[in-house]
Amino acid sequence: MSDATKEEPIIFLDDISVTFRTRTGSILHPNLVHAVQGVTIKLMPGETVGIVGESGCGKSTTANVMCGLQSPTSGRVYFKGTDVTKRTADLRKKIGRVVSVVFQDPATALNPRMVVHDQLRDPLLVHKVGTPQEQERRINELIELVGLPKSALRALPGQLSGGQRQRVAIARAMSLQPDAIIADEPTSALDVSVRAQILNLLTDLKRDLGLSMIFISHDIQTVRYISDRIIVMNHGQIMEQGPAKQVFEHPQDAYTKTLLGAAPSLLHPKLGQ
Ligand SMILES: Nc1ncnc2c1ncn2[C@@H]1O[C@H](COP(=O)(O)OP(=O)(O)OP(=O)(O)O)[C@@H](O)[C@H]1O
Repeated sequence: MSDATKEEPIIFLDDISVTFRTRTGSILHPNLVHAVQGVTIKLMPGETVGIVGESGCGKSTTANVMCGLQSPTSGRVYFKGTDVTKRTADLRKKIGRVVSVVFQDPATALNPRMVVHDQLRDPLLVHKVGTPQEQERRINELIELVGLPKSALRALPGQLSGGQRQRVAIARAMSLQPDAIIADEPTSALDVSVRAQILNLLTDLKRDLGLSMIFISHDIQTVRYISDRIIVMNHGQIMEQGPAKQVFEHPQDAYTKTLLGAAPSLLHPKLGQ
């Protein structure tokens, strides 16, 4: 691998903006919401970038652009140097193998009528990865990777706890060995006692597999715990970004200072230190 390839961002959002038309306007006078405005983000290999900001600041819209659920109104999106702004069928296939998403509520990612084994096999079948034996091996590896017993493979999502379901959703997101995971508020729907376990699992995956991650949360303490670099958003714009330690210890922007001042740790006390 050349140095140039090594340094290529896994994800590069180049000056993206997203504007929504709301239903309340008319054709001549549309009401526009500038959800994201001129945002540039690079996710480098092995790096975890945290995006933090209050509800409505544009975090999820940014995440949706990254994973292809939302097209930007302007700007470009690159995955490992390939321009994927316009998602053709071919590109969509490639995208699925570069970036995977973990959502806040695992129930949205999992089929309630399918046992865990089949949910983990699904992406392998769709992307035609491996022989049936290799797929079985991979399914067993995945369930072990996320710290669940093999018996969980026979369970339906409804028979598992919220934390266990999020582990299955993470296993599914890892099935195609993506370069990066986008985790959009992955712990917000979970009990406080389980949040730390899921954060630790994500930290282990990042350390052991060299996974890159975009971690999105409204809770700055959670973002601090997991991120190498932090991006603070407000009103669709980036207010401040830098290494996690720097943003925490020497915040430059007034909004970041407010967020830090207003943030009681929502985590397990051990993680809030
Ligand atoms: N499909 C849409 N149509 C119109 N407006 C939208 C749409 N999606 C998001 N918005 C608006 O865009 C802005 C940014 O929303 P977004 O969901 O990205 O923020 P967020 O920081 O992720 O908030 P939350 O944590 O509450 O999801 C908000 O004002 C929101 O109301």
